[in-house]
Amino acid sequence: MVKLSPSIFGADFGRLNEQIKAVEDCNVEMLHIDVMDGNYVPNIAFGPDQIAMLRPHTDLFFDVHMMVTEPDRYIERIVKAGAQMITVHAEATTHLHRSLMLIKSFGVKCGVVLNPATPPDVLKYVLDDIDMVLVMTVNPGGGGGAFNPTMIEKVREIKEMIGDRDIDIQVDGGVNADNVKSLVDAGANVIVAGSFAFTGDVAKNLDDLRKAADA
Ligand SMILES: O=C(CO)[C@@H](O)[C@H](O)COP(=O)(O)O
Repeated sequence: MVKLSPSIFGADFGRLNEQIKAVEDCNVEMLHIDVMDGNYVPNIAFGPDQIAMLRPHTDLFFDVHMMVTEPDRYIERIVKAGAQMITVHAEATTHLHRSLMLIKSFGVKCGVVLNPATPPDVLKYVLDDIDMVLVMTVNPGGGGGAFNPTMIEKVREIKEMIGDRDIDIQVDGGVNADNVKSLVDAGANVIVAGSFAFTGDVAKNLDDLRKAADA
């Protein structure tokens, strides 16, 4: 079963409540929240205080993607803000395993994010510790980027590495109703969409995305 995780970064922040309600009404499985520190990625977005402000407004599962240098510094605050899943970039933490253990120590699900140029090998010795792998299908740090089709093969490779372990494969960046099926066929089962989800009619976009993913 494919799970949808619309990326709030793509929403109209002047109508945030309304946009969250719109994705809730589509029965999405998660809400993807991007934390950007202006260092690991050039952009700045959403810190723990903003996540905490969102928390009382929705029961959606908070899937938090940390684009942060040395994320351990903020993990406890992100958990306290209401995250239920935290993913960290393999490239952004000095001690990947330690970061994952820190997330798990709070009883929260954890995952590893790989930039397009990062090979999957880095996952090999943490596969038994993680709940999800996030394959970036654009370079991180912004919305509306062009989908990198080379990542389809990478998803396939990761799916094979995972074997029968219970690990989700999430894809993020430039995902839309035209390319989602190729990612699902390769093994992705959690779909992030920012600009595709929030441009125009949210209900129609998410319906199109789910239908294309499940086709
Ligand atoms: O993590 C990121 C960007 O780094 C995302 O979650 C974006 O919000 C995706 O936006 P689209 O590429 O779908 O517009």
